[in-house]
Amino acid sequence: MPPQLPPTLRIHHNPDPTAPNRRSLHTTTAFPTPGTTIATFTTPLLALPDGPSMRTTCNYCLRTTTTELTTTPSTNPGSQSPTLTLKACTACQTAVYCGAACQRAHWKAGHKGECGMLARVRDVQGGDRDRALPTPAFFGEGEGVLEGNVEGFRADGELWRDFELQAKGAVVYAGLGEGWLGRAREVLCKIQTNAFNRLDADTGMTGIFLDAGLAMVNHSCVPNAFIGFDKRTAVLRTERPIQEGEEITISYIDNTLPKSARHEALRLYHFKCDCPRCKDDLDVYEVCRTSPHLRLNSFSLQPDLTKLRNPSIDKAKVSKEEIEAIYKKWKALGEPEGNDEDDHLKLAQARWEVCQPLVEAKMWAVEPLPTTISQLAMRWQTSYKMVVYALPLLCFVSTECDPIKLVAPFMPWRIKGVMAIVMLLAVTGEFTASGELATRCTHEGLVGTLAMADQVSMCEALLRLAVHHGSIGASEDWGVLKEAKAMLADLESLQGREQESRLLQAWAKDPEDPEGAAFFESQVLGPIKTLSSFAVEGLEAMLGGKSLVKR
Ligand SMILES: C[S@@+](CC[C@H](N)C(=O)[O-])C[C@H]1O[C@@H](n2cnc3c(N)ncnc32)[C@H](O)[C@@H]1O
Repeated sequence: MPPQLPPTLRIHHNPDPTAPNRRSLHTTTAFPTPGTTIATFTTPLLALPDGPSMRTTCNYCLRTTTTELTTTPSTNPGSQSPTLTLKACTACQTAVYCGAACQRAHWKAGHKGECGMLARVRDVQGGDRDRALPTPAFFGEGEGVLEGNVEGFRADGELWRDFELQAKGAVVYAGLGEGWLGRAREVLCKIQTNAFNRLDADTGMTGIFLDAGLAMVNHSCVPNAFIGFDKRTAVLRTERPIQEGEEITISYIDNTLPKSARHEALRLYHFKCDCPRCKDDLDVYEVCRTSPHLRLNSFSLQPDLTKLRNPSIDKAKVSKEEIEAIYKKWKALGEPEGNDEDDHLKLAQARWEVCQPLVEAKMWAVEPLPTTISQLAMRWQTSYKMVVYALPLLCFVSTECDPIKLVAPFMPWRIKGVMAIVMLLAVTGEFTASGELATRCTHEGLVGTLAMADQVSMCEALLRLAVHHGSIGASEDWGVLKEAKAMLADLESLQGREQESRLLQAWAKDPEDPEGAAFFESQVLGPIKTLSSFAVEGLEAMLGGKSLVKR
């Protein structure tokens, strides 16, 4: 049976039956505005939290209890308060729900096929091995149409061995015979090929989401659409203008990585990407320069479109091959583990060292440099000693890295970056008011800039950006957006800053309003640029062993 699709979408079947890419998803209407919702998917075949959050997340609506309201700076502003009470299914004692409605809905959505198995696993520990087993449902209707790439996985020895182990585990877990092994392997291949990593926009928690209709969308490293997740719903939105009948593509992977890293990540999908980014091996600056939605940045922290089109980088200094080699070396250093300050510092120093050719060429947006800086900024945000120094790094990432990597300013990561600056301005604002700033920070330029800055107006402008773009690129229910709106309402109610607020409102309504634009330029963008200009010397001092120049 063909998958059910919203009316804005249709499936195109490739007439060549040997083509690897049999089907693709196309629009039935034009979507001229970037950030528009193309379709929502509310009845997935699978929508599961990942293992660690299974018992703290309602297994149906996927609301979670583990997060805390963020009042301190965090990379995850807007997470929800832990007000949810979860109760376990009385039969299996394994699935948990926030209420009877979710429990009933989950039963219909598939729990009835797994509840008996889950109960039996509990009973095996408790003694009742003879309980009758249900027939495993695996998926609901719609599974049959899914591509599994089974032969591709079989040829990839390592992964296939993994699937065999997992299939054996699943079959034993479900109390089924060996005859089910092939079917279990096929299901694992289908999940791997078609399920999306459901990264919750608020909590950052992951899981999987599989919808047979959405599974028809193909990959491109220069996609025209993206998916956002809001609890049990996936929302497909335009990243740039899309014509009627045009194929919808999303990126299955981090499409800003160097080409060989992208192709390695795509190995799981068994095809060779021949999108324009891959064909001509375009870097992020080359993609950014010609992006059809570049103009949206006129209302952003990098409104200078000329700079986005002609960045002052020295490409001649680093070849594409060198970038590939830098990325490989950087990856080999591994990921940060544990919480030891020294270990983190050593890793950051080693990464910074590997990135030196990119630093010298000022190619700030080319990976792995932005990730090196962002991860350090996240760490410093919560460090007692380094919190003030995190601010220049966040300003730098939001002006020199993110707008080039993610051209659309409504992409959730960019909005989170803007909100992270707001949170830090709130903290440094308190240090300024209490006179603590100079004891927390030895950089005179940084202290002086913050002391002179109208940090409240800076926050208001940033919140206006977050609210505007958040309303385009995410649902109204997005925690970050709700928090931005609440903080903006608080600022608007402050007495004595009517003039500033009026000018910022004028700028938000029309970024070219002469008075509003002049105020934004001098009171917001100016200080952000100055803060950003301290980032590299801070990094060189902390990571490169150079002295921190006092200004
Ligand atoms: C989620 S499915 C997409 C729908 C798929 N085309 C189908 O007919 O079922 C993922 C699979 O589609 C194929 N695919 C996706 N993007 C592709 C691309 N850009 N070029 C070639 N094949 C692609 C690969 O076989 C991949 O494993």
